[in-house]
Amino acid sequence: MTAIRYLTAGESHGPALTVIIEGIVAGLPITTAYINTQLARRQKGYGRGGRMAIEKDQATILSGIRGGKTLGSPISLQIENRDWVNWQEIMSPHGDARTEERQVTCPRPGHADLSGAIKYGHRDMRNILERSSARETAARVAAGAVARGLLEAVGIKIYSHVLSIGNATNPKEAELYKEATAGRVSWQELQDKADASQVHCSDSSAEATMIAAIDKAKAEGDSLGGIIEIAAVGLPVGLGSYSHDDRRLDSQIAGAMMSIQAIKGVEIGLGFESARQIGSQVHDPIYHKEGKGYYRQTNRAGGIEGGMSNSEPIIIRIAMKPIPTLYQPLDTIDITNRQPVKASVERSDTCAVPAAAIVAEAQLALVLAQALLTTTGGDRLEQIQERVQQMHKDANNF
Ligand SMILES: Cc1cc2nc3c(=O)[nH]c(=O)nc-3n(C[C@H](O)[C@H](O)[C@H](O)COP(=O)(O)O)c2cc1C
Ligand SMILES: C=C(O[C@@H]1CC(C(=O)O)=C[C@@H](OP(=O)(O)O)[C@H]1O)C(=O)O
Repeated sequence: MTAIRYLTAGESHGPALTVIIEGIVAGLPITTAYINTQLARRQKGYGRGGRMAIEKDQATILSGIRGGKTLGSPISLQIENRDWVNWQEIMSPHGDARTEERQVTCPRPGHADLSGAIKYGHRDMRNILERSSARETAARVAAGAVARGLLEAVGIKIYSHVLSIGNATNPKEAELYKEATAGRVSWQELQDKADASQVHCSDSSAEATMIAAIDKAKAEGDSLGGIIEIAAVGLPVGLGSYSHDDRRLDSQIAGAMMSIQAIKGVEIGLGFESARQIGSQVHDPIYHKEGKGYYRQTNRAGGIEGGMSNSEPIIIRIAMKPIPTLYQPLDTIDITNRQPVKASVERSDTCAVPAAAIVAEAQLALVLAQALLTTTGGDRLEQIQERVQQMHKDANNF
């Protein structure tokens, strides 16, 4: 049994998204305003399509929280799909659904349409896209907000920023999180800049080129992906373990990141670059100072050694492929007659990299909260806080 379980449900154009989170300790302050702040961050970003103008994601708390604090019982949250009113006859769960309308029969290369249709035996691929759509990530961000609240209560914070969109790259790409790790730049300052940016980029000089790249792709009926960097700061030594494959923190993080729609690559620390370097350029020498305890002057490992947090910031990079729905569609086959056609065009984003950054923050929060509760045990927030303080003390005094 894992410490925390969560389960999301809901179609993109159904009435609502739902998530149940089970295993969160009692006494954690959580408000709808806190969850809604995260939901609103996920809705932002230059390059999104018409849907974001319709939705205004807000969580309704249905259980597990009373008087602004968790009870220790399962937390259920619901997010209404405002677009439902435009789809209710077509998406109705009842026998009167107008299923013959808005059918999708020309699968989009790069989306789940064709393999999902063959797998589940649906001739109308709407039945696939409704759940394969990244609309579902709103529910994950709501669950992630609860996990994030728990982490913040023990001094762990999560940040993210966009490094590139297509070929448009933040020129300070390699530096910003290194500077923050070294204490020369404030993490919060970087996050505030990213949150204020239309492309979630913490260096304003890169914003215009990223926006221009999105405009160009849009004008050409094309789409773009990009690279995102995510960090977690304030961890004690020893979340995760080397002792078994499924306890490794890096494997849990990689799995969680790859579970996000359209994410195709994950790096931790130096990542792929470490394979090109010699050992002495890759591993972080260990030092010790009274009061500070053990520390490193570099963080090429990205905060994880042997599947465990080593107390340095956890640094992750993820690669998102371009959006599969193209307004200049690619070749495909109409499954009704197997004739070559152009792929279906559903209303679509041109680029959703800034939104995916917020989803990645939420996934990291869920993994870290899971690892935290697995290590500390406990039923009440104070127990977790005491245990984490003790972990910090133990590491300092070791
Ligand atoms: C936040 C977000 C928004 C997305 N918006 C769209 C979209 O508007 N149109 C689209 O075709 N794909 C969109 N995608 C990507 C698809 O969901 C994704 O490519 C699809 O699930 C297949 O990817 P996979 O092969 O990684 O599963 C979005 C992904 C994310 C994370
Ligand atoms: C709805 C969201 O993203 C959707 C993800 C998505 C896809 O195929 O993944 C397709 C689009 O759906 P629609 O056709 O309804 O516009 C996006 O808008 C959201 O992020 O909340």
